[in-house]
Amino acid sequence: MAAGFSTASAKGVDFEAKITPIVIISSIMAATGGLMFGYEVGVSGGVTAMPEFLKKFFPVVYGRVEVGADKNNYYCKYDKQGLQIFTSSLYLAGLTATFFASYTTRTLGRRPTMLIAGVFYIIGVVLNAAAQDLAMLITGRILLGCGVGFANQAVPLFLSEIAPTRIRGGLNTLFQLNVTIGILFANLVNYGTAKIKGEWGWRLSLGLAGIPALLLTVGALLVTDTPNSLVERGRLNEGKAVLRQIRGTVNVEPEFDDLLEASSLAKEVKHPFRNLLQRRNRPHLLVAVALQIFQQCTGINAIMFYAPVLFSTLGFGSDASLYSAVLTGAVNVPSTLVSIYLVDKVGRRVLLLGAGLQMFFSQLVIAIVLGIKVTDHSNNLSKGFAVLVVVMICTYVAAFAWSWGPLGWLIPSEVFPLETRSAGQSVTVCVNLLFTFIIAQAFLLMLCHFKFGIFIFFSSWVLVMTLFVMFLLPETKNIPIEEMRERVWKKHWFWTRFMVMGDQSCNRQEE
Ligand SMILES: OC[C@H]1O[C@](O)(CO)[C@@H](O)[C@@H]1O
Repeated sequence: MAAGFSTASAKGVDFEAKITPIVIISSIMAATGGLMFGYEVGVSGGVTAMPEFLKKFFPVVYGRVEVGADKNNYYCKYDKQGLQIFTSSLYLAGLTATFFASYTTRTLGRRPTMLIAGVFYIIGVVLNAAAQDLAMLITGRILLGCGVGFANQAVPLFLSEIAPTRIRGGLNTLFQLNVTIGILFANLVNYGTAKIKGEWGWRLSLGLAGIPALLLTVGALLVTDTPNSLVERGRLNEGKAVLRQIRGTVNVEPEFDDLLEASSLAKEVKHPFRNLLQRRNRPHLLVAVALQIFQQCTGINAIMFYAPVLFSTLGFGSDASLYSAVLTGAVNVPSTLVSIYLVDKVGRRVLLLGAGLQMFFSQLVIAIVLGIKVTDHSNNLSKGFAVLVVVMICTYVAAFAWSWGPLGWLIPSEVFPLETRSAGQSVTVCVNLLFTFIIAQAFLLMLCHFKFGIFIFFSSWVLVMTLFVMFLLPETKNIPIEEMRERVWKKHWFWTRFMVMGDQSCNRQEE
């Protein structure tokens, strides 16, 4: 069975591609790499709000929150760097691991890299769920971080390469959809386990990460590698056979020729990271790095990591706080589906621009309400205003979920030429995790000092990134992945100046 017929024009030649079941199933399996990432993002906020967890690993914070040393300072009671290390160690490990992952995606392939990620995850989950002391807990988090580094490197590339051009955006967004499902799953688990007395609550929360870890591992065993990766590693016959299989047609010559051309350019590159900095490759690098910084500077993880903490800071009871976190998770998932549906129809830019406005205004409203109603030692947030804050947070999350969330991964995975794709993706993941880390590390401190102003801070960033999209982000909808240089970058009003002298093998001798 194969639905639809794609005729993406490349250099005037048509690529034939059906939407085959093998592409859909492989994409769904590979995208489970996002589940694990999302689960880890979602689980830490709830776990660090569990008294038994704090008592065992962070007794000082436990004293402050439960016993009440600073209980009355609404904005500062959770501020404790040690607690943030639990959240952020994963990201530090992940951003380091991604450089190794760049090597494995290039030399071993996308599929083995996903398998490596799965194995890291499984060991990390076991250590976390069985943790006896802080060292064991943090070691587990570091291994989970390595899993994130390897998975986030391999999965977006796998999805963008295996997809027929006309549904590439939608398929790639499956990764982010899984991230959001993972976050929601973790929030639901936390909601249930927070009611369990003793240590079993947090152990169960951390241990259930085993489910997504197993899914990714099994998924990675079952999928076939992408034709791009097979050709890149010199396995031409296999690459062509896989291309025929996934495109559901024997007529794959034009696309295969594109792959051969891209791979012969890629072969000349000896130092992929140095090559990234060459003039002709700078636009992709700059755009990919900017997108990651911007994605995190939307402030999304301030909400995702600390929603339970934030809601309890705002005076919601501990149960209501988890409830609110589940609510934001439940907005995140369906809104990502909107992106899957729209991204290949209206394009990347429309989604980013529209959502930018939506995020900007919702953050502004939150800042105003909190600024008026919540001061250091008094919390006059009436029910009506509390509901307004939650509704605005949901409005903001929805906008993020159909724009910066998925597109932050999609665009970098499709704009780099094959010669710099692995290295480019590695820098992408690294910058994403670095800024996730910085926000995770700084948020509680920022909340304590900026107070409601934190939302003004993030909304100013949203304004800057929306202007960036308006002027500097080219549209990549419906462009075959190995054709971006000719059809996107060379035609862009600003970036074209980097392409003129960068044609073909310019400077390649330098390598
Ligand atoms: O859905 C929100 C989540 O999406 C990400 O931006 C990843 O794409 C995470 O950093 C964030 O926690």
